[in-house]
Amino acid sequence: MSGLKGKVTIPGDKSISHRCVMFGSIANGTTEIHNFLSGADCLATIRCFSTLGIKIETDLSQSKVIVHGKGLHGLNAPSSILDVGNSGTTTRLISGILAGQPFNSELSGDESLNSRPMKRIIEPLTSMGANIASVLQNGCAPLYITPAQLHGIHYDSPVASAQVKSCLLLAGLYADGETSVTEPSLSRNHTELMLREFGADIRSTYEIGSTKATASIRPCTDLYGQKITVPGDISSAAYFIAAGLIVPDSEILIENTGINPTRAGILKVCEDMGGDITLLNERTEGGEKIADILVRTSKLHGTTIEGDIIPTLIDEIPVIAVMAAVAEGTTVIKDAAELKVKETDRIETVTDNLKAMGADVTPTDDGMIIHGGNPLHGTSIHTLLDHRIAMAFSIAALVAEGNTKILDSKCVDVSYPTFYDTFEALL
Ligand SMILES: O=C(O)C1=C[C@@H](OP(=O)(O)O)[C@@H](O)[C@H](O)C1
Ligand SMILES: C=C(OP(=O)(O)O)C(=O)O
Repeated sequence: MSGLKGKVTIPGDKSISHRCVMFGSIANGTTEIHNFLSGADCLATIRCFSTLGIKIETDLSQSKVIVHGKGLHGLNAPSSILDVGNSGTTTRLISGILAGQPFNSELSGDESLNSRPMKRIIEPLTSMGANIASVLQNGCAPLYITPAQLHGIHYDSPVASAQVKSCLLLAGLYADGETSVTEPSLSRNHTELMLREFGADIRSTYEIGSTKATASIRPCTDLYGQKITVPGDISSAAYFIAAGLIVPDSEILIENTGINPTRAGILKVCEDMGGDITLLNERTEGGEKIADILVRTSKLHGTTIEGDIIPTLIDEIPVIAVMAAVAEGTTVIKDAAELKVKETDRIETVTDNLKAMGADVTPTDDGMIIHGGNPLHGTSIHTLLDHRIAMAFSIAALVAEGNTKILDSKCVDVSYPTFYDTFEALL
């Protein structure tokens, strides 16, 4: 395949797009969102808050959304089950808000979503006094939530999960005291950064000499609508970073991408693997760091990825694994057991599909070991409807001998509906 050359503009960040709609809905006044991601997951968040009585105007051709917030106590009882689709972020964050409401609600998603673990929020929310139950009593959605007075707690989370942290911080807006969450290493901090902009009394602290991080929130009377331009999603940029590095004779400029350090672990890994990446035009908007990323073809070598960098690149591991399969030498990915509870068990879906393409890869309990350098060959990729698997293996296809067929490739709509348009424009 000849080199990929050109500029790519990445759609808005999924995590930030979700949060703009959620926080805008419970703020006073209007929240105007530009560069909103119209992926199916964020549309599920819009759908849920519309069902809760919030007027949300969308002009998706312009990636613009206006949320007419009704304040912390302005949501209406839903007239139907809240459909969270495929989105773990929608499910866990909205549950924190719903736990503090004076009405009953039920939420449910697709088959993948309804098999993902929700005990991680049910247990700490219950400690706060919430009434939240797994309808099938299997620790998963559908979830049923009924009114309760919430109390502030301190929660020592066993997992570094921004969804757990954000769920509890949002419930903390409705509690009668301070709520704090300590996580073993810092997960993405968009909730902390954005809620502060909306006027919440929220703080973050780090333990000196440890990777532990604590975020705490006190209840407040009002949040205030904001004007937000969502940065490009580094998790979507990751596919073009990988393509630029592994396809011979490539040079790609990826514009306007969020490089918040709690998200940008992939940049450090690429550097450790010998990747030629330059950050240009670095700036900060709305508390979020942004840059243009220039990527050039590089001779990659293996590395070890473990410890507190893992939460900063968790969604990028499928495409990092593809880079590792192409690199010379061995890459070891550890401490990433969270991969098992994403849209699919991503240790299994990544290693099965890489093996099918001829890579030398072994799954482990908390990651995988990849001996890079085997030539990859085309095959049918079983995405199991996981958007990140479809995109990661579309990049692998660029360097594979023969044709690769991505089954159910439409699942990219979850986080990156224009992925294949951008991909084809570069070819
Ligand atoms: O808070 C968020 O927006 C997200 C947090 C991460 O999940 P966990 O918190 O479960 O690690 C990530 O995998 C997901 O894509 C988005
Ligand atoms: C894990 C992901 O999202 P969510 O947890 O919101 O479904 C993802 O986008 O890779």
